[in-house]
Amino acid sequence: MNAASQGVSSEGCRLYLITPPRLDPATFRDRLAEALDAGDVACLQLRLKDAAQDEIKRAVEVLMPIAQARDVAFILNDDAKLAHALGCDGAHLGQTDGDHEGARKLLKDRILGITCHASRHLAMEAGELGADYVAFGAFFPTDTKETVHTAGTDLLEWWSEMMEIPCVAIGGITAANCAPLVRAGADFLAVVGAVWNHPEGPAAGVRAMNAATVRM
Ligand SMILES: Cc1ncc(COP(=O)(O)OP(=O)(O)O)c(N)n1
Ligand SMILES: Cc1ncsc1CCOP(=O)(O)O
Ligand SMILES: [Mg+2]
Repeated sequence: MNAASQGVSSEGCRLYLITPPRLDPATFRDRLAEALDAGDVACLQLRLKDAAQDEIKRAVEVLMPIAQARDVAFILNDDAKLAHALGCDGAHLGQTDGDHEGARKLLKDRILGITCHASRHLAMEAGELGADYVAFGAFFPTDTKETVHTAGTDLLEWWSEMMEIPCVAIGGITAANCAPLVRAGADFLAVVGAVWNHPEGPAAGVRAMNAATVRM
């Protein structure tokens, strides 16, 4: 699997969709298909916080085929070994989500993304160990996750001017506030609420994000 062919390339600014933190795969599958059919989505990250491994496995079984059938890379949050074992397209790891170097070796040519908060140093470390993308945030207030680090557009500008490795912006991003991030060079905008909590439903959320991420 080639990361670029699976949506991790630095052409334009694309949507990186993250699941809600809790879901029932049997009912969520239709909402997911509706969202993915509404427009361009580069990646889907399964992010089930506090779920047992059996629940995560079941969600991967049900949801991964829906993403992969649409050429949307399926990325598992937090657990590189499980991502590898279940045949996911990649894993996203935070700074405390295990051994990044071991994950890079294990995942070989699959996607490895690493959270770098608002740190140039962490991002350079992630780049050196071979991450396929670095993630910066939070850019805006969010109810989805407690905010410990706050990032600004200067970081995106610096990274995108200096480095080839794609960068992902995350945290409170919506169609209404994302223009400065797109202008600053974000390769991907990662969102939860902007799609799943969109007042007109997830398909409208994807369409709104797609319309807002066209680089001017
Ligand atoms: C694309 C993307 N960026 C950042 C995160 C956050 O990862 P982490 O810091 O490990 O926090 P949790 O998501 O695990 O709560 C992410 N998941 N995806
Ligand atoms: C997982 C994560 N990491 C930093 S902010 C965040 C939550 C993103 O969700 P939303 O798009 O709803 O703010
Ligand atoms: Mg994590």
